Amino acid sequence: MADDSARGIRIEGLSKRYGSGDTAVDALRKVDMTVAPGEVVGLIGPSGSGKSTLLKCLGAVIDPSAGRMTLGGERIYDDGWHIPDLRALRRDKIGFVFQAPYLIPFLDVTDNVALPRMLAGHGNTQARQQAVELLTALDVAHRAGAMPSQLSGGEQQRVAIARGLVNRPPVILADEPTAPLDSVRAMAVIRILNDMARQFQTAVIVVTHDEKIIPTFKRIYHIRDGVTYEEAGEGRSFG
Ligand SMILES: Nc1ncnc2c1ncn2[C@@H]1O[C@H](COP(=O)(O)OP(=O)(O)OP(=O)(O)O)[C@@H](O)[C@H]1O
Repeated sequence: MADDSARGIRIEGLSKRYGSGDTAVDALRKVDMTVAPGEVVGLIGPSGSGKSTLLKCLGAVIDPSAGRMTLGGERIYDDGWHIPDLRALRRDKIGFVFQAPYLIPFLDVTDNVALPRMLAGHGNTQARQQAVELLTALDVAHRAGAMPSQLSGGEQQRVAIARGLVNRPPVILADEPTAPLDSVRAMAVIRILNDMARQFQTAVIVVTHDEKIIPTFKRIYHIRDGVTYEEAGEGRSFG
């Protein structure tokens, strides 16, 4: 395996134009980006710079206009989608972690985490068992039988991370995952993402404005007007 980035995330020359003619917006302009398996990178940029557009393209939520994307060793886009089932791609290859945990209020913690596994065709007992293993790794197994409304904000976010990991995706896309948290909880979430990335060899992109966590990234991509450039970060806390 000479080229590790082929198994993580590789984006080459990715462009996205919204609309056409005079009102067209070039939200991404030939973006290049790589994230190795086990690596957590930050994606930082001002409002309107293209962060959400990049995550949505990677997450197969919107169609790019041109370029290439490889996720977990599979070329998924090459001036057009290369795979027939985008829903299966989202379910099996990508874990999403959002600012709001979006837990299902009428399912307990275990079932919230197990649900994506069940939807991927695994039996309920096995899915629940895997959910509990992840909840244990994330130090929230003692809340396995609780309902989401009974959890603290930090616990809810850890459950959401467990849910994002339950199908063992090669890629996690995290959009402002620490925004609602105080600094102790924010650092805990970032530590967990780093630990999980290492343990499961997941490639993680964290979009953030959160000054508290920016120093934790070893590599940071800045984005401005749809153009990215890379900076070596400090990686202080987790280096
Ligand atoms: N559906 C759309 N139609 C047209 N233009 C869009 C659409 N979505 C986003 N844009 C434009 O694309 C550019 C990038 O937007 P994007 O939402 O990716 O930025 P962002 O960095 O995520 O911003 P924020 O931090 O405010 O969420 C902006 O100029 C935005 O106005």
